[in-house]
Amino acid sequence: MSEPQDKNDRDGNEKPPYGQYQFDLYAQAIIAGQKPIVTTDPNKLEQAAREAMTPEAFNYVFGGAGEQATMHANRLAFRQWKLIPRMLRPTLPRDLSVELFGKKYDTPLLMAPIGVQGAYHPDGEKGVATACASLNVPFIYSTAATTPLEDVAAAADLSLSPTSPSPTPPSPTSPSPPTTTTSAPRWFQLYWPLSDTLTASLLTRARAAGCTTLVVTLDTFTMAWRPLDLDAGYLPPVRGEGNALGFSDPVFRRMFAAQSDGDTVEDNVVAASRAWLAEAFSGHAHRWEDLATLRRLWGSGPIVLKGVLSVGDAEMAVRAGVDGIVVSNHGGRQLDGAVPALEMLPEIVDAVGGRLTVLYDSGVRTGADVLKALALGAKAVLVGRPVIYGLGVAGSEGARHVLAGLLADIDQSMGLAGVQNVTELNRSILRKINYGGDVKSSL
Ligand SMILES: Cc1cc2nc3c(=O)[nH]c(=O)nc-3n(C[C@H](O)[C@H](O)[C@H](O)COP(=O)(O)O)c2cc1C
Ligand SMILES: O=C(O)C(=O)c1ccccc1
Repeated sequence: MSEPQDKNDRDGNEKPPYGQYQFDLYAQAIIAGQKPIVTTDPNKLEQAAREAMTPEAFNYVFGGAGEQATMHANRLAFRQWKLIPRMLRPTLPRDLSVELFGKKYDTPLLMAPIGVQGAYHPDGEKGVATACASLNVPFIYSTAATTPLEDVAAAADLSLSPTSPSPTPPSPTSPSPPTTTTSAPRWFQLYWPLSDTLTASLLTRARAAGCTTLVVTLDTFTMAWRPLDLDAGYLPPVRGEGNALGFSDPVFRRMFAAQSDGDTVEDNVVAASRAWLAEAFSGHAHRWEDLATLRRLWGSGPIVLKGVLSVGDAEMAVRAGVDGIVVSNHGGRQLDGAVPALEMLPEIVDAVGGRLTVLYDSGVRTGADVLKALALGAKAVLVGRPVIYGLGVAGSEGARHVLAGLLADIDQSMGLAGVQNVTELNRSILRKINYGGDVKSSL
């Protein structure tokens, strides 16, 4: 017999019943005979997406760099850590909330910035952002999106609006119905252009669209050697896919017109794509001292550096005065042979965790994975591919199902581990065991 779940958290706020989702799925099966819209098995999700998506799109999402050694190592690194559950302790009401940069979030989960979402399903970024909004999970908008930022933000906010949009345009004499005041949580991920003027324009738009935190991705100033995409001849931004932010940007449009005899972006998408790639993926890394420019352009809001894998760079991040880092190897899509991100997490947390906020991504697939990363000191965790697989299989609803399932799994796993609040997760619940072998044999 379980104790009744308190509807409110410690601060008296109504708490979303994340763990309820699994019982909803059982109830749906009994009452309506309905199976989940997308598999709940993380190991079957990939196959379901493979069957639903075009081969090019699936391989683009699924693939890693090189021989995918780092991508697989990310999973092995999670398998090496095991949880030590505690019994007969209070675990309800569960509180998944975390505080990041002075702001409270309902859960420790964020949607990783993923480019080109319109290539995986027509619901694209609007579909994923709406799914995130319904669960109060921050959506991190990628610089490589297929939909302009302002449209994604409006769709997410509208989905939260208590009043549905009026089917007829408001008459000029009657006041228009109140527009929504609710804003879905969102962050902005920057692929950092060479031009400061262009960067300033993107950041101004991000702030105006309600993005509270700037995530600067450091590990992808050029694309890695990715055999699956090379063999298929498929790199979306080269074909004009995933350039919507740049193509809708007034500064980029002026720059392009000036260098192409007045052509607009629409007149010559191939040349415009080349010009955009030359700005955002030029092959030239910026330098640590350039972060002062970003600070000036972004203002006082939080700045997070994504793609940090060493204690040395984490120390540099502290010195540069940024607010956070994401320990990440880009899901094994950039430097193949790079260390699994989880392997580096504890020592990075030990070195800088008291001075900036350490977040984590790469290889997170289950609730247990999230617990492990949090116990190793991450304050929150980004998830990437699984949500995109959900999107590919069943659009926005599929993405929502994957996120809701992961949140339920986090919630239930915390309870089973004997933990009530995220703040209780620490290394005392972990044991590192090296079984050797590959991902499949160490299942
Ligand atoms: C298809 C795809 C596109 C991505 N696009 C971006 C991007 O535009 N910006 C970015 O910072 N990271 C991007 N990433 C990396 C993710 O933000 C994240 O680091 C990674 O997916 C985490 O690993 P996981 O997929 O194993 O969860 C992309 C990843 C994938 C799979
Ligand atoms: O594929 C990626 O990992 C990525 O970050 C990206 C970069 C540019 C366009 C689309 C995705």
